[in-house]
Amino acid sequence: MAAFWPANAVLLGVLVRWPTLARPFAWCAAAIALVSADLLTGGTWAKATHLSAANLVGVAVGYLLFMRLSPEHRTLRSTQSMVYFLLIVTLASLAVGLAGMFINPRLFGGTPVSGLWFWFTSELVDYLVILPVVLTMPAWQRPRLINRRGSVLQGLAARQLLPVCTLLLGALLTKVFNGPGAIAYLVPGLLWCALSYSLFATAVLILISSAWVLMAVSAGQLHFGADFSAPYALQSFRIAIALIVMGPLTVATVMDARNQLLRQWLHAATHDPLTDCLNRSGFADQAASSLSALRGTDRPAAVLMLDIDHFKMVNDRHGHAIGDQVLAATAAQIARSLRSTDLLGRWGGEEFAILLPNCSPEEALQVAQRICGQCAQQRVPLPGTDTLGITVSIGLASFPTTPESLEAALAQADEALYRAKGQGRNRVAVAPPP
Ligand SMILES: Nc1nc2c(ncn2[C@@H]2O[C@H](COP(=O)(O)OP(=O)(O)OP(=O)(O)O)[C@@H](O)[C@H]2O)c(=O)[nH]1
Repeated sequence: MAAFWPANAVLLGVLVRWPTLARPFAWCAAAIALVSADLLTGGTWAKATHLSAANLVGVAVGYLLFMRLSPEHRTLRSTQSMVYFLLIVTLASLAVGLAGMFINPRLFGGTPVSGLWFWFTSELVDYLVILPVVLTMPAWQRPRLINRRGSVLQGLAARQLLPVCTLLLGALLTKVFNGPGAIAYLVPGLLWCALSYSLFATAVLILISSAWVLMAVSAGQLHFGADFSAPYALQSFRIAIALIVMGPLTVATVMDARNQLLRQWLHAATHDPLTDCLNRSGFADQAASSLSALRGTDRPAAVLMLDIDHFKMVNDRHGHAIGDQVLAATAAQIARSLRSTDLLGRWGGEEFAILLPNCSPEEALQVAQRICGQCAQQRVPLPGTDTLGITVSIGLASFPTTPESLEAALAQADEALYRAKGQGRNRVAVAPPP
């Protein structure tokens, strides 16, 4: 286990990730667990207490420093996070190294410098390879490995496996051509994984690769042409591992921050900021691709145009801020009546467009009437205790088979909406079949 001691890094990661656990009871439990582990593996009482105290010093330094960072940096979600991460794990490892400087001569008969260097390097590599896994671990979700076709790997394109295959090839080359440079054979695979997979997946692959190398060296299966019994050779090797994993880890962090930015940018480009439903171009694009996917199957579809009645009066009487609240509340109300496959977009002003793919004319009429009724029942709070009610008019164009053109379908629904307004509002008007 001396080759790889995950307890400190796991403990630090858990406390940083879930700070509510960092109560005195948890620290005492961790101390008891560390001492017990040392005693059970044959350590004396003096060794167990000194080693556990040193381990906890590192965890405490790391915890106090990590808690000074924002949650975004703590979970390595920003481009600069790796800089803070490296600084903190270096200082935490240094704290353990200083404890080692004190303990090594007293318990193991070594020199203070070798104690400092040995403990610092071991701790640094353990923190660097284990902590990112705990810090970036996604929130627990019920795994859905088996899909409808019963294949675990369906949807996983073969080319998505290429980065991990390259990593395996690197590991094979390291094993077969076990020379001084062989440790770097893992780097291309790890970098490709960092560019292709999530931050967490990359962190897991880095952990597996590093743990394999460290344990194989300890077991004498890998030697890289080096004499690891020479003074400081093993420590120098551990530092090399720590420095090598920094590269892919930094790339994965930057990629994660970049992907998050791209998602935010895409959302801003396709969504309306007031109602958070699709904007006009976002709706037009997604509705067109949804219809073209449906066209092959020739399933039914329906398009709705919805307009809030006398909305100008709402603005004139209550002001634009209340008008905005009505718009947002109406969009949320409509969204609650739709299925996840339906599309809702703000077409402009107080007008919304809806696409109901795979929906028969009868079902579409029911949906439109339900939306109309629910909007009429909704009350928007006004300052004070008053509330405000609105109604909507809806034009519905239904198609027993997928329509050829979205624009033509929307125009038909718009004509029907015009009739609904003319017939007195707060109603659904159905476009005549084409
Ligand atoms: N508060 C607010 N008002 C908006 C927004 N976009 C458009 N409007 C207002 O919506 C109103 C639309 O008015 P009209 O087109 O005359 O329609 P209407 O009063 O709803 O009447 P009918 O549609 O005939 O029932 C205008 O007063 C616009 O200023 C917005 O984002 N926020």
